[in-house]
Amino acid sequence: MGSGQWHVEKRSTLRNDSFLKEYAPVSETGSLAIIVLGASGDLAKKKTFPALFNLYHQGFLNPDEVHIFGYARTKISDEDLRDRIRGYLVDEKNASEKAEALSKFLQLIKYVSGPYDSEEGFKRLDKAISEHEISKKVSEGSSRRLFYLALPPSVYPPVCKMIKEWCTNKSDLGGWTRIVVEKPFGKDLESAEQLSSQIGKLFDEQQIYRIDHYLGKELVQNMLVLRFANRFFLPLWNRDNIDNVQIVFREDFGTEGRGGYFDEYGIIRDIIQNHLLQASVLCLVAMEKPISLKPEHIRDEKVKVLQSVIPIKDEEVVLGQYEGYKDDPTVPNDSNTPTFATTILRIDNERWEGVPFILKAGKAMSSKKADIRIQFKDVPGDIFKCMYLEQIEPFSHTKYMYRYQKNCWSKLSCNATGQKQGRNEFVIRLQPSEAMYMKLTVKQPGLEMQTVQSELDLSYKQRYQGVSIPEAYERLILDTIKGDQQHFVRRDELKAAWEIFTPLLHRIEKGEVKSIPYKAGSRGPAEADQLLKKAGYLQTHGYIWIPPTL
Ligand SMILES: NC(=O)C1=CN([C@@H]2O[C@H](COP(=O)(O)OP(=O)(O)OC[C@H]3O[C@@H](n4cnc5c(N)ncnc54)[C@H](OP(=O)(O)O)[C@@H]3O)[C@@H](O)[C@H]2O)C=CC1
Ligand SMILES: O=C1O[C@H](COP(=O)(O)O)[C@@H](O)[C@H](O)[C@H]1O
Repeated sequence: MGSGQWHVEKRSTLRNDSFLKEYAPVSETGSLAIIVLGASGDLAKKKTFPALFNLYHQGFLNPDEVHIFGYARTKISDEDLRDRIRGYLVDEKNASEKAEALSKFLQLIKYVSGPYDSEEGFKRLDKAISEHEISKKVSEGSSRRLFYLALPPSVYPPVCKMIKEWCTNKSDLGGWTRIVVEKPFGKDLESAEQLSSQIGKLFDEQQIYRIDHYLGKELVQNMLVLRFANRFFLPLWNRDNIDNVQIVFREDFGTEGRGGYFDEYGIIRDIIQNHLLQASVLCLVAMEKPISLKPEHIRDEKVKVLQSVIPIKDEEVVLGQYEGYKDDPTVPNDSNTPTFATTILRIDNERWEGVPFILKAGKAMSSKKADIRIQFKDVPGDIFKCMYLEQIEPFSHTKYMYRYQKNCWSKLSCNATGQKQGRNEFVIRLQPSEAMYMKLTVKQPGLEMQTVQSELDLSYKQRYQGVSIPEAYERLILDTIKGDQQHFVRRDELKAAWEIFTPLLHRIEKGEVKSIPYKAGSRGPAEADQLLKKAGYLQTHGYIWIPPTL
């Protein structure tokens, strides 16, 4: 492999030995049972099993140790489950190359059918796991059991109870039992706390992995390094220099058959409260430097940021619902559920007072992307300052802008639209086309002294050619096996996140904050752009970053 290349197989080589000794969990071996509950469902086939297959294919799951169990109510055979998921594990391009691994992987999968709230099914599940462990000659208590709940949260309490009673590792001889739970973890502060208490009575916090797959995305994982390993960000990363921060998620498709689920939750619970805020993005942008890289130290800092967020004001919220959303027969005709939301969060601490954090998410939008946009303040005493053309007759028909200085107009930095120059921005594109770029003003090459917007660009496809960026679920499942909780949501973090959004969510449910209709395939309600402007965001006109091609 050439220089500058790395693969997921080499992840550990990114960390030096002293780091490994101090922070990484001890390596674990022995029988490993991975149990996917809700194996018949959408998440299991689209994300969980493909991630397991990729880990297996890359050598992270030892075929001599691992066995995979699917569990759900649907009455199907082992072979039926294999047939259901087969098509999601490989694609046309790599099918022949992966054929052998695929067939061996599928043979590791066994299916057990049973209800989620009665002992009969879980006893059978335990028997199947134990048989596998016995076949591997594992002494009782030293095996590893990972339960992945790819299930609606409503069944978490009975399922956790059944696991605890019938399926945990029988004694502590170096083995473990861990459970992975999906979002949405609750619907508001009260229900989340109730769920946390129910599960907390059964399992220790160290056994519970609240997964938010945004925490497994490459550029989200890069945030800590970026912020704390680069000197030039340190003095700039504060209210003195940053005007506003935008964290944006857009999808160019609607709820697509998930209308029933979605209508109960809405875009704030589906995306903003978890992916954009609690788990990942806002916390990582705004947190202080942790005292070390230990997972608990990092999570302590995230909680502090969340606890510093002040209550959201209704006038700093715009909700939208795309036209056609209610055509889904599972969505009520009078639904006020937002499929789009822009909300401004304000962090009341020394670093961020006065800086709006604009969180924006929408379904059925004009494009698909997720990014973090940090916009810096205007340059003080800007000698290149532009004026709008309308203000400077009689030159209004030209493309140029002029500055009035020392009793004369001089031609200045102009862009094609004749608008004011843009501010510096640092953009982290999470997806698609992972990249980081800095928008800055430079001299337009040529004889004239004109300025132009350009960028310093680190586009991953170009910089890391031939590198395959691992899927978020792959990394996170691997972390659960290693016992690394850094990229999982701690109970107090979750509570703090719900504290921020619960009052707003309740007002929406009471119809006190209304969703504005917007056209599918658009930018969302125009009111959202007006809110952005009011918050201080200044759009750079006539400039678009285009991901470089090879
Ligand atoms: N799908 C996705 O893209 C994502 C999903 N998630 C989360 O992952 C979890 C699973 O999602 P997903 O796979 O889409 O869900 P599904 O609706 O596909 O449900 C998964 C399985 O759970 C069982 N199930 C469904 N409804 C009920 C019910 N009311 N009571 C008991 N069992 C039920 C069904 O299995 P059976 O009837 O055979 O028992 C079903 O196959 C959810 O918490 C979801 O929010 C998170 C991120 C993305
Ligand atoms: O959790 C969810 O995430 C997906 C978007 O995930 P991505 O990795 O494709 O960006 C979203 O479509 C879904 O509604 C939500 O539940």
